Amino acid sequence: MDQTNNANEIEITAETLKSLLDYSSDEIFIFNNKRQIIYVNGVCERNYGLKKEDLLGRYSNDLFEKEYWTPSIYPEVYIKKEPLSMIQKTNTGAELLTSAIPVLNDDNEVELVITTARELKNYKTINENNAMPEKELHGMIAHSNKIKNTITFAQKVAKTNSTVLIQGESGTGKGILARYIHQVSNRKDKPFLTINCAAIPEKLLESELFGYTKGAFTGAAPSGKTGLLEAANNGTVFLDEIGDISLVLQAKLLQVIQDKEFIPVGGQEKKKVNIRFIAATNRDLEKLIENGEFREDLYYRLNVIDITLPPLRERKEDITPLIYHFLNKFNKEYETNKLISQKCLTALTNYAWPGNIRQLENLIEKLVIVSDTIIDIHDLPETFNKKKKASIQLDSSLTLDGAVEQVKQQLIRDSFQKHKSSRKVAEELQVSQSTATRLIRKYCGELEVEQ
Ligand SMILES: Nc1ncnc2c1ncn2[C@@H]1O[C@H](COP(=O)(O)OP(=O)(O)OP(=O)(O)O)[C@@H](O)[C@H]1O
Repeated sequence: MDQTNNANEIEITAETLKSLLDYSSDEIFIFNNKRQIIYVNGVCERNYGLKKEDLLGRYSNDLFEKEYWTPSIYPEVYIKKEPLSMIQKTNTGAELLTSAIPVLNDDNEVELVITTARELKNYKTINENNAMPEKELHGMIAHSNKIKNTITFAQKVAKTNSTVLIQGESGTGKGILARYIHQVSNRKDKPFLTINCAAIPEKLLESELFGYTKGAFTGAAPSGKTGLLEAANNGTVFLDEIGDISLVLQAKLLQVIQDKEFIPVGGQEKKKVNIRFIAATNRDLEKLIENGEFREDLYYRLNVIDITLPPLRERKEDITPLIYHFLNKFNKEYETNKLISQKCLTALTNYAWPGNIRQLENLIEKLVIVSDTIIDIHDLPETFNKKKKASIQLDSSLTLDGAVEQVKQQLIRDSFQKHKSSRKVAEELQVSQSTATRLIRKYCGELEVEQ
């Protein structure tokens, strides 16, 4: 320090400076070029309920995905390389005005990001805000109310021994929820075993489940084999794809669930077990019952507690946190540092995700591998950029006039079925309302026209 300066100025060491910063009422974070926290002052405890040591070294994506703050200022600041400000909410309910300033190196790359955040409103307690503490979620992302309610319900159910049936489309998280129920149950220190009923042939499934005695069948291990049910004693057995097991096995399974006992293949003696069963399926069990493919009594045994996981398109609030969750996961796995653009996030949020979270996970993995530093809209498969167009099947024997008539009819019927209003049909198909009304009368005679 220049000795000729003001005589009252004292020399401040880095340590003193750090402790002085803890007196600040504003929160201060410093992130490195990998978006990892390298400095934070003591205000973090007030805003997030986390100590400095809980935050140092963590990635901004990781914290955003765990809902410590929403939305996140960081992706944009690293991409745009210019100062930004926004209002963020924290997990404790604090509302912050956050400003982030990037510090660039000689190659114009972001070296550090310094953020300061000032509280706008008083914060509430975690419970009041209905935020779920990270530790309780066991890696499950739960942002939408639909999934938060499901998890709260699962937590209550976990404390009982009741059989649970989890239904939902493929990839909605039935497997991860089953494991979660086990992890928050009193059986958490005992085994959790999964049996994929669709993947194992019937004969094998029986011996896998119940085990067999020595010499039970040709090719069997000479000393016999302990079955999964016995191995899972006092724990949880997850019967995945339960809709795919044969009627014969359904009868045997029903007995185990009812009586908590079974006889190994080739054996005489009953074995007692204490098991919690969780079953899952993406098939419509009631339809299978109607078709005689699933036993009604087993259905009621399994369905003591019924949880239905909604498809991802019905809980769009989960899409962005899940994207960051997977981005984080695959960036670590492939030792990359990929970012995602806002446009890309919007396109992914608007997509219908027929394969749900599994499809999203697979796509993010692929994008992390193949895209440049910033994952952008042009990296997405074509389906994400195109609006879905209805395809019309034409009868090949039609004349030109006949084909035109058929296309007209189909367009009018589809539009009217969707909107139920001649005004909206007119808007969508760019015709006058009177033309729309006339065509609806002509082609949708059985349906009532709303003006
Ligand atoms: N809420 C969530 N948070 C984080 N990851 C999730 C969540 N839900 C699902 N996943 C992940 O998505 C993938 C698919 O989930 P899971 O296998 O549990 O689905 P599923 O419904 O059992 O699928 P299927 O019917 O095809 O067996 C898994 O990798 C899982 O970890």
